[in-house]
Amino acid sequence: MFVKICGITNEDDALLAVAMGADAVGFIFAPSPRQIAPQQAYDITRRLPPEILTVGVFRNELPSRVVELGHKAGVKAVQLHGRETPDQTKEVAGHFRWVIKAFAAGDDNLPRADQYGTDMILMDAPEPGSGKVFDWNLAGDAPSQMKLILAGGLTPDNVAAAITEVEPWGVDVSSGVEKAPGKKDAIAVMRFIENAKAAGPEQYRGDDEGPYNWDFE
Ligand SMILES: O=C(O)c1ccccc1NCC(=O)[C@H](O)[C@H](O)COP(=O)(O)O
Repeated sequence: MFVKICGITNEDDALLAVAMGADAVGFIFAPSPRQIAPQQAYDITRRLPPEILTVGVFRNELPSRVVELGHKAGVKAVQLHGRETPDQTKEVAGHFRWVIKAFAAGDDNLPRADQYGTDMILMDAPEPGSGKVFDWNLAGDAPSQMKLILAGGLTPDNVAAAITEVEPWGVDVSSGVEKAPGKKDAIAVMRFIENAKAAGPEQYRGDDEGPYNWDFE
């Protein structure tokens, strides 16, 4: 089970997530209480081990800006969390090996998520970072061959149930492991990762390729 800890704003929290077994950490460059500047993110990404997938999160940003800021931050992947079109997403995917296209629950475009040129998609509540859970049945609209990352109101206490019900490839959390916006709670991060890894298979579900070395792919 792939686990991404999102909304990282400082090095201590990044190192904490890595030490607890996270596969990925996310940096939010969109307006948010968890927003971080690309240069600040670079100071963190350059100190993380190569096997960690570092993800820059953008929302309705021009592809050229996503590429520029993502490279400045030194992230290996970008997450497009707004109304980016298939063409815009494909343009970004020409510059990053890993691109995650996020869809809000109930988005009419979700059944066509395989037309965006990415292999990972993320399903979230309509308001990102809100800590709100959506109806997990809506995950059935996602194309089954894609790597689905489930987000939206996940916590250490509900992540195992979410994995059992939705059977995602990965899970993502931001506010559910915080003590305040932008500051992670060490115990919650530890419990979230432990519970997610215990609930999911050792290898990423439905995945013939994993585990990955994100540095070389
Ligand atoms: O988290 C934010 O504040 C945010 C703001 C703008 C765009 C994306 C944002 N978060 C992206 C994520 O991947 C979050 O982890 C995801 O929305 C889940 O958040 P939460 O429900 O708080 O776990």
